Amino acid sequence: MAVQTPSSNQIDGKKIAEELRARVGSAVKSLPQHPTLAVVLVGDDPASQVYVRSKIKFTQECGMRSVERRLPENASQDEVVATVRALNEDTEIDGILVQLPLPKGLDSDAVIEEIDPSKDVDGLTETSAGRLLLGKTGLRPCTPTGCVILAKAALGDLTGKNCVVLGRSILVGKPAALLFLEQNCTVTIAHSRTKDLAAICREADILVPAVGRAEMVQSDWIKEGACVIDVGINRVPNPAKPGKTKLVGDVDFPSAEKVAGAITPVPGGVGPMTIACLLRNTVLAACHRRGWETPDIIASL
Ligand SMILES: Nc1nc2c(c(=O)[nH]1)N[C@@H](CN(C=O)c1ccc(C(=O)N[C@@H](CCC(=O)O)C(=O)O)cc1)CN2
Repeated sequence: MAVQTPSSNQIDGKKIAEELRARVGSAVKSLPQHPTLAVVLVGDDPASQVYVRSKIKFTQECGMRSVERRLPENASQDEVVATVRALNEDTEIDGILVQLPLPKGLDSDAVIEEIDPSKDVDGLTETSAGRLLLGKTGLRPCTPTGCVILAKAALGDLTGKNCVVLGRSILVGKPAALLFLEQNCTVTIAHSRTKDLAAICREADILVPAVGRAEMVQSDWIKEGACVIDVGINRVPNPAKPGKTKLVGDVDFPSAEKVAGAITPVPGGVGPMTIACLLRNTVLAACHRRGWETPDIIASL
């Protein structure tokens, strides 16, 4: 059987995430006490259950404690808010995340806003978002941080690079744009109403598609040699296995990898970095809350 090896321009997100988790593990060993992450899962969404399991597994592998709060699909807004408030009050808890999406009928923005900003390891509260906008220190959203780490792994210093972020969501697009700006990139945010999307994307030294549309970005949208960080995770029918599905990104990978200088695959690109960055944030939150010095090994990206 032929063994598939990643082509040389592939950015190996799995390996880079593994290295970051190892650094987080070393950082934890140097702390006076083990940080604790609390994960809130509401309902039975199968993908959310998988992500939460991974978050808990890797938290423990890094030497941290995790607590899980599960609520039923029909939990009320008040019950979810009460769960978050109890975790805010618990001095043993360093980080809180509410797995998204929440079931229909719940107001996720209001739930997220209940999280004590000092424990906001997803970096999604208004305080965290405001601090990012103002260029102040704080907890940064995980997927966008992962994108920056992957781009730096491929290109080194990002100063002066043209970065095009495709998508303007609160979870990824907007914070990613600000984080690339923080790296001294010249940033463009493009979206569904942008005129001549393909031409804008072709200007990018770093292209970050985050729209959730399977294989939308074709190779002729990509400048020769550009770095492509594909945030999309889309489940589509698998033509090779009728009745089954497969994961693809927002980029048509087979054609794009022939043009890109560096490109993340899906799976195995940005996804694993999301969890590794969450673990890093948990240590950062614990250090900040408890007045410990942040270990150098995880201090910078
Ligand atoms: N509270 C949050 N909710 C959600 C976030 C988030 O950052 N915070 N992001 C996504 C889901 N997510 C983490 O929660 C996540 C998505 C994907 C992966 C990942 O490693 N994906 C693998 C493929 C996994 C598979 O086979 O399905 C990959 O890309 O290689 C990790 C975490 C929405 N909700």
